[in-house]
Amino acid sequence: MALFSRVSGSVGLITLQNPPVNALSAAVRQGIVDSVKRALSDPEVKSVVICGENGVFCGGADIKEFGGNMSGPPLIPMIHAIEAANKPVVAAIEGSALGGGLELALGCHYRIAHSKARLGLPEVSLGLLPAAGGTQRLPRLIGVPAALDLITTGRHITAAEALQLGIVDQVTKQSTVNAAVNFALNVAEKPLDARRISTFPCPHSSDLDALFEEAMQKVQKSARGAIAPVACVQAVRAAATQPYNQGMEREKELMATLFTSGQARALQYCFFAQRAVGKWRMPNGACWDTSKPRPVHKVAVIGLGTMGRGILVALAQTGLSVVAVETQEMQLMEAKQAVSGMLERGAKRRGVVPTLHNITYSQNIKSVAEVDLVIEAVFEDMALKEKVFQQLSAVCKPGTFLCTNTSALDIDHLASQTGNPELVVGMHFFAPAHVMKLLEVVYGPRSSPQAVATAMHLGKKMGKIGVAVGNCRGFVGNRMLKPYIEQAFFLLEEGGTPEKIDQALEEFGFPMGVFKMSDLSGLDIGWRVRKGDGLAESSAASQQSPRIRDGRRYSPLGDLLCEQGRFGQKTGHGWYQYDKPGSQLARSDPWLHSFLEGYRAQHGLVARRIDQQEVLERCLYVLINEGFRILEDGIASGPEDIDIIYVFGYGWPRHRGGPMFYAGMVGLAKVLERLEHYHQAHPDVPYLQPCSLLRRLVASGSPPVNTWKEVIKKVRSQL
Ligand SMILES: CCCCCCC/C=C/C(=O)SCCNC(=O)CCNC(=O)[C@H](O)C(C)(C)COP(=O)(O)OP(=O)(O)OC[C@H]1O[C@@H](n2cnc3c(N)ncnc32)[C@H](O)[C@@H]1OP(=O)(O)O
Repeated sequence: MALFSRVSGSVGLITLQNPPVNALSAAVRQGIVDSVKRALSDPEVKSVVICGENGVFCGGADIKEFGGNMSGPPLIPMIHAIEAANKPVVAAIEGSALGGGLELALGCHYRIAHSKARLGLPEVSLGLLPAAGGTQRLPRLIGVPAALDLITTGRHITAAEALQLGIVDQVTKQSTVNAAVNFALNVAEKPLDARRISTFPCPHSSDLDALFEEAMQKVQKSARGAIAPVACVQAVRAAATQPYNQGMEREKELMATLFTSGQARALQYCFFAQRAVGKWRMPNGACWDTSKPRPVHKVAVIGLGTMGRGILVALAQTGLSVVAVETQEMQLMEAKQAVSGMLERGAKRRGVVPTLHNITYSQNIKSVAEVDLVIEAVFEDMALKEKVFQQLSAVCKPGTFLCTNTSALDIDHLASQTGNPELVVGMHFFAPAHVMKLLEVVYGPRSSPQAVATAMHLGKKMGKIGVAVGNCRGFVGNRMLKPYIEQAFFLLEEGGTPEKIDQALEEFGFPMGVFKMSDLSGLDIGWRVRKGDGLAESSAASQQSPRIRDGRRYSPLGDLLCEQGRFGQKTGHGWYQYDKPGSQLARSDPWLHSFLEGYRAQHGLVARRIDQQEVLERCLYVLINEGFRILEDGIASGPEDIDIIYVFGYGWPRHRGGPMFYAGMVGLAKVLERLEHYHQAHPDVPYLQPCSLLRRLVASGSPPVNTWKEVIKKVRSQL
């Protein structure tokens, strides 16, 4: 809806009303069309202001409408009618003017923004382009390079940047609507010909071809197979090279391709999934809207290795007061220097003052006595963490939440080391912890809903996307990674190479394949875990066949590399070779290839050609299968949780929506059929055996992903 009123005698005020972000739903568009007609036909009205209710101009087209039949007045003619009006129209931008919201503002003759407003054309992140004239008007207003940057990245900009670029005419710190109304009174009689952006010539640089070639290369490199950024460049090119009307035709044509694409569906699913995970629910029914977080003013970080430093930086940047404890003096000195550097660089990038004074460093764990919440980030070793939790339980004031940053260890066991297990949760950060957005908040059977709510709230403050998950080995992300890596090892045994397997995964859209990722994180990490589990015994010591453990197929390849001291990037050798320890550029390693040949010969394995399809099916479907098991076990409350974890923590290409969404796109019946096929071929690999939830979903007609929760509820109630 939109409300029309007359203010200051002669200004028609149109207020968009669609909380919370005044998205341009059919009703809002109808309201705007009707109000504009009314304003233009009322002789008392000399100029018009468009604003949004509740301090938000407009969050853009209503994304929920994209999934169904669109009804109501279309956006493009509506914006054209505003631009063509013979009375000045001023946009009063508060809060956000995004996507269709900014395109609406660009159709107005003037734009006044509040200093705290954010503007942008984020359609690309939804798999679309600004198809309400945004790709044609913005380059005409601010030039091709700046428009390309905003449209292909979708980044939100401040009012100050918008003023500098020439997107807005004025920025105010006062009431934006009052400023816009005064502005409208002043321009009421002014001619409008020079204010209609669609009539502007597009400012040209000398070498358009080179400019667009460079832009195309840039988006293709960063898009990893996403089609929208490429279409955005093509649409802006049309603005630069064709008259406005033809450019609009091109915009429409490109949008038509994107609009119905699987990528747009995946990206829009991710948009809502990202918001859905904030509405967490525990199996006991406790959830986000009934469990309130406790205020946290002072936090402690224990252990200042790589993870602890990243967590400390992210905490300090929130403005919270932090006590940082590291018992090793040398490590403490190094950490202090590193953290200060990280905070200074981060502050410089964001144009703010570094928050160094928020941190108190100490070597004594007793200095955490007065904090409200502790994040323990010591080395991933249960005995060490047990000791720290026992100490924390003794020194912290009553009620302090105790969180552990672990990637796999048992939260409930750690909770049992304390006097108040209900105060214990896992906070699994991803490296580098001050950069990566994902946070798994892990609740054990005794964690209180308030502890979960507080950790989720703190995570949000730190700029993280928190996903609340249950306690099991590896939680969600790493539990699913295990069968994925296992399949990659098996594929090597059967004839694959790290290069070919990584290439298949990178072409799918991962930033790096499984072997490059393994080299980056360090092969010794998995080796330590396998040794702890009694799997990575040296073949001489082992009583069993080197390729079987407990009757299951096992690949000792990773262990054998570690025995050679090949730990990945840090040692200069792993699945690839590197120029020197610490280098990042992976190069094919002839040693590894002859090692694989020798290994296959030793074990009587005959190498066969493995194509890209098999790599993807075996690595991805086995991971998806484990995702279904996680849903069945109630470790994740819905597919959205798993998908957000994979998109934000494991590099799953966002335009493929996350593993569970992707399974739906491929077709659950096909995933099931291929798993059955591979399980038949490899009956000694239990991870390939299709999970019963997958079978149930296929049997119930493969319902869409957003209805799985209902099926899962039914399955669980029958157990
Ligand atoms: C052939 C058709 C041609 C049509 C031409 C189309 C051209 C234009 C396309 C577009 O405009 S696409 C939309 C572009 N806009 C965006 O991408 C903005 C999306 N929203 C946001 O970034 C944020 O919501 C915000 C506006 C910055 C506000 O952030 P905040 O943190 O304050 O709130 P959220 O939790 O994110 O959102 C609250 C609530 O609102 C829902 N929502 C937000 N934006 C939209 C939207 N554009 N459409 C529908 N719903 C929206 C969001 O899902 C949340 O809902 P709940 O979780 O509370 O249910």
